[in-house]
Amino acid sequence: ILNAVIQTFLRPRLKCVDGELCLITGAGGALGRLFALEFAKEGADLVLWDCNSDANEHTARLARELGVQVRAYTVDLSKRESIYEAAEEVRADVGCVSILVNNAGVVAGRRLLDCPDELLERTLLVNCHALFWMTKAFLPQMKVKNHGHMVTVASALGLFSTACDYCASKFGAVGFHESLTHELLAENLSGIKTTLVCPYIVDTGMFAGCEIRKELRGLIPPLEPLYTVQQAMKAILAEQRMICIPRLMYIPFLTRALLPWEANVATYRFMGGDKCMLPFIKNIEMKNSSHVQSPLDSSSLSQPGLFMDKCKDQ
Ligand SMILES: NC(=O)C1=CN([C@@H]2O[C@H](COP(=O)(O)OP(=O)(O)OC[C@H]3O[C@@H](n4cnc5c(N)ncnc54)[C@H](OP(=O)(O)O)[C@@H]3O)[C@@H](O)[C@H]2O)C=CC1
Ligand SMILES: CC1=C(/C=C/C(C)=C/C=C/C(C)=C/C=O)C(C)(C)CCC1
Repeated sequence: ILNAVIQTFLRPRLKCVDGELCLITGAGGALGRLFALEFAKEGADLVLWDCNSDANEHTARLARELGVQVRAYTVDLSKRESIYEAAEEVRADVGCVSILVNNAGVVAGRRLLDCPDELLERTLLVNCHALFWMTKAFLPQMKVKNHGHMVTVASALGLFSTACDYCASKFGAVGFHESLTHELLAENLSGIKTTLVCPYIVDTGMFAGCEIRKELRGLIPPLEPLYTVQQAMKAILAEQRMICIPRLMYIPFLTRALLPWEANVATYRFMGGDKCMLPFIKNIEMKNSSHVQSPLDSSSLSQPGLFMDKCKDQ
């Protein structure tokens, strides 16, 4: 405890990542691109993974302008084999990755019973399962040198929850990060660091519409993407184990554990945390409503709620 208190007041020493090989997943997305550019500014060579080839290539071009070596790979993180194959390619092309930023993430953004099974499954595969396969693919090389850094971009919603498919996957990511950290410590692999990043809403569009009670929005506004990544970078370079962005998010994390369930529910209701996803879901529904589906096309079979409604209609 004393150590933690002292560290809070000391200016942390930031490590140098010049010449390290850093792999970032979801590098075509908002935060992934910013992570890539921040690591490039620090002199790290980059391996960029995303399922969106164009967006990933765009990030690669921007990073190359900063003078580092960059390779972009199109990978579907929801498929274990795709991860293992791409990892083999990376090893053959550029060698050992020493910093892994597991940043890619998805959200279905539907009410549970309206959500196609495939979308729910994808949330868990990309946000949680992929962390296992990425670790199995890249940790062995780090272990050989007892040198590396595993970064997990989870979420504040991995520490406390609201009604959303995404929370379970991010709780899984937090649990995975913690157990990996314990495993490394138990094996005395102190040269391999881990950092857990838990941001609140970031203004990237991923959660467009998600909002808390109007009167409190000024107190906890959505985060700027660049600020979020810069704070996360500081934590990574300081080899900090965990960061909540903003720091205010440590409070619901702690109260979730300390207060009775009903007290948490009352607080969430008061702050608008209980229904924060509803306008976001409405946004998605509006976007999808233009997409007309035939009553019994194959994808509707995996949506029990919808399927039952359609049976009733017929
Ligand atoms: N935005 C927010 O409010 C917050 C985000 N986070 C987390 O931060 C991380 C980055 O979020 P953000 O930058 O906002 O999101 P973006 O949607 O902008 O970026 C995510 C990237 O991951 C890619 N991706 C999605 N699925 C796969 C897949 N199966 N295989 C490979 N790549 C995939 C996306 O491609 P495509 O665009 O084609 O789907 C996209 O390029 C995520 O883990 C998210 O959960 C945490 C807290 C808050
Ligand atoms: C639930 C809840 C809150 C709202 C949290 C929200 C709205 C989080 C959104 C996070 C996102 C979108 C993360 C993405 O990864 C408050 C008001 C802090 C109070 C405590 C309970």
